[in-house]
Amino acid sequence: MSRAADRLAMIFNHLDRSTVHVAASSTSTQVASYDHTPALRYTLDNDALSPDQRLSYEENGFILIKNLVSEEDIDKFRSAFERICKGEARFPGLVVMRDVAIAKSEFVLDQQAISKLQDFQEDPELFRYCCLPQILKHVQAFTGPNIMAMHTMLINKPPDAGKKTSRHPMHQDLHYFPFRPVDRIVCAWTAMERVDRRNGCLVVLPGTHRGSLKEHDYPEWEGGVNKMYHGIRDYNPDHPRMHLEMEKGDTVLFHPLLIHGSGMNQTQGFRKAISCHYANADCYYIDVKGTTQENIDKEVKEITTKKYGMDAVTFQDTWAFRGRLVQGERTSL
Ligand SMILES: CCCCCCCCCC(=O)SCCNC(=O)CCNC(=O)[C@H](O)C(C)(C)COP(=O)(O)OP(=O)(O)OC[C@H]1O[C@@H](n2cnc3c(N)ncnc32)[C@H](O)[C@@H]1OP(=O)(O)O
Ligand SMILES: Nc1ncnc2c1ncn2[C@@H]1O[C@H](COP(=O)(O)OP(=O)(O)OP(=O)(O)O)[C@@H](O)[C@H]1O
Ligand SMILES: O=C(O)CCC(=O)C(=O)O
Ligand SMILES: [Fe+2]
Ligand SMILES: [Mg+2]
Repeated sequence: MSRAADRLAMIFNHLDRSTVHVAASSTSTQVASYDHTPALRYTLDNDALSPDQRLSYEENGFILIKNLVSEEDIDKFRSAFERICKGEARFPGLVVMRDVAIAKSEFVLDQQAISKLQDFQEDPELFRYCCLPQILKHVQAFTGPNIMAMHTMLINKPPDAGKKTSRHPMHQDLHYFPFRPVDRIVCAWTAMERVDRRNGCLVVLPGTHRGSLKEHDYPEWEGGVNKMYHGIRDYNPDHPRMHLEMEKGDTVLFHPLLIHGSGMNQTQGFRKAISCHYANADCYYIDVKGTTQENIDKEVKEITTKKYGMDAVTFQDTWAFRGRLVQGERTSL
């Protein structure tokens, strides 16, 4: 048995104290060692992950799974994205975003300037990503069996236009989510091609999922910041960082409190990734009044009012609109 499996067995024993005491009462050292073992909090006991994967997520707040999505599927998602870029396909709710350096420039935009699609839940081809059985199998370890796809993105990080606006500031995705409990939410992010430091891979601060939700705001970047790209006001710059270099099809699953961002794209290619945030359908909406999320609540409401003329729509409503059931039963969200 691996070291991880041993520790996991110990944790289960620890959780079931009545059994542990009968078995371990003869040796006080054993009992003492159980008391130093943390309980599993971030993953569910449903065999969706290996013991090593569970422990790794508990400790670091993410796991990387090699080669989870096939080349064939990724090529199909890329074609679906190209159809949208060329204006050959449009879907209700889809937000097509351009990098701020391009959107604010005087030059005529071409289709390639698209930096991000958000909310592709009505595109049957792109949404197939959210329903891939091998992804849902892993997602269940965090959400349980009733699964909602809450937020979908295809990120097409453009070559940096020279102003460093292609960076994504360090943040926690939970800042955008008015639902809880936090540990029943997870993001799946799949590289659509090789991603590394040159084209702006994900950068994570391992273990930060064990902290709290921090205050977020626009970073003070000289070259400008993309709409809604809030960053953490103060984070410890000395915290160890990890650059997640990934191959096409590799997928990272990460906790919504994990501090992460992505660097500048210093290549001439558009760096592509596709992602979905999942939540347990039994999660509930919270009121963010008086919390650090008040600023994003206000900004989202301003956009829905301006873009769709719907000023009665709440931040929570916008999430209920885009959420889609992908497994089990739609209960609360
Ligand atoms: C609910 C939030 C999402 C949840 C995210 C979960 C965690 C993920 C973390 C993130 O990814 S945070 C980023 C989330 N991004 C968004 O939710 C998308 C926000 N973007 C939009 O809603 C639209 O792209 C935007 C309103 C900014 C532009 O809409 P249009 O496509 O109608 O653009 P248009 O060309 O008409 O330009 C309207 C104005 O927006 C400006 N603009 C366009 N792209 C921009 C940009 N990228 N950054 C800043 N401003 C931008 C543009 O210059 C112009 O400014 P002016 O009014 O001053 O002329
Ligand atoms: N000056 C800065 N202020 C705030 N955040 C920053 C700054 N520079 C980089 N970041 C953020 O740090 C993360 C990592 O960026 P990036 O990979 O470019 O770091 P780097 O230290 O420049 O490494 P590299 O040498 O690989 O470019 C990204 O989320 C990026 O937005
Ligand atoms: O650069 C990326 O692909 C990650 C962006 C990100 O973290 C996000 O949109 O929440
Ligand atoms: Fe993020
Ligand atoms: Mg850099």
